[in-house]
Amino acid sequence: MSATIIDGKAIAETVRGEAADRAAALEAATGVKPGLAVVLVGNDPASEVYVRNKARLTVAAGMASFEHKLRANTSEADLIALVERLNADPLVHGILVQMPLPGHIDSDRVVLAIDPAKDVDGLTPANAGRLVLGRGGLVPCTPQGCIILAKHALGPDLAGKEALVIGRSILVGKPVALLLQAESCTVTMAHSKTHDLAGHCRRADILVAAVGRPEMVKGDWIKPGAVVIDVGINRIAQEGGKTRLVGDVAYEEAREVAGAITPVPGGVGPMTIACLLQNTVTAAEAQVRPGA
Ligand SMILES: Nc1nc(=O)c2c([nH]1)NC[C@@H]1CN(c3ccc(C(=O)N[C@@H](CCC(=O)O)C(=O)O)cc3)C=[N+]21
Repeated sequence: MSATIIDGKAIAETVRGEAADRAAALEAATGVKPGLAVVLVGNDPASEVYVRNKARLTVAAGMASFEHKLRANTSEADLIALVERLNADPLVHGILVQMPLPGHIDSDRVVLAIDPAKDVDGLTPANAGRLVLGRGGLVPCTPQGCIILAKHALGPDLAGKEALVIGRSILVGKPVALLLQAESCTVTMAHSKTHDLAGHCRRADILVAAVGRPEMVKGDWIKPGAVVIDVGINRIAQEGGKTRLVGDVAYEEAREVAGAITPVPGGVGPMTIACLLQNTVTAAEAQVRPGA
């Protein structure tokens, strides 16, 4: 049996279309165009590509894009001052500070400076707390994308499924586990200290791999028919000096066993940006009509 390939690119296009429709409706009703500010510190080539893609797709969805590129040696105080200006800017409804930040900057302090109402990454303690409590708020983009992709494979009802999340990062592992729990899955979180990871994987109906280790999850770890959501985006060296993107799952092996699987690229990555645009509209709606 060969797995269904979950087409993240096509699904993301649909989600971006919904964001564009909502943005247009908000602008027609209130005159306010949702705006997203992306802040990049330093010149990591991969980050520059992501930031450029975000800006292009933001504009394509009828929203305003504000790019702030700061030198790698920017001080923490200057970065926080920029965040505070963006907090106060009425044209900006969403703020994303691209991670990771250079080592001399404390990313916790930077995230704390972001107005939770504009925190489209869902990283501030206020939004993370609301997610834990199940009280709405802005939800991190990649985890939202994972749930949408899982529902494409399994239908809208995930209740009772065994879900395994590998990785416990603040941006992906922890929030995706909470979202799966909210969908009434039985959730296990695995990480670098987990014993018998392969055994845990073999019980999972939904496997979310978010560790950042190229092709770590092997084909024979996967339960036949399982849905595999691969969050990893690892650039590995190839012969001839070229690089290639691979996920955290050994894709060619896994697709022989899984029921459905997300490819890398073209799986979770495009969904992250689509959900970022959705969050920006959600944030703009709430800022324009507080309490609505
Ligand atoms: N505050 C913050 N929020 C983030 O959401 C965030 C971040 N920092 N730092 C970096 C990671 C990475 N990230 C990606 C988004 C889209 C693709 C994406 O669209 N990937 C495409 C193309 C990949 C390629 O060709 O390079 C794909 O997978 O098909 C990838 C990676 C968001 N991140």
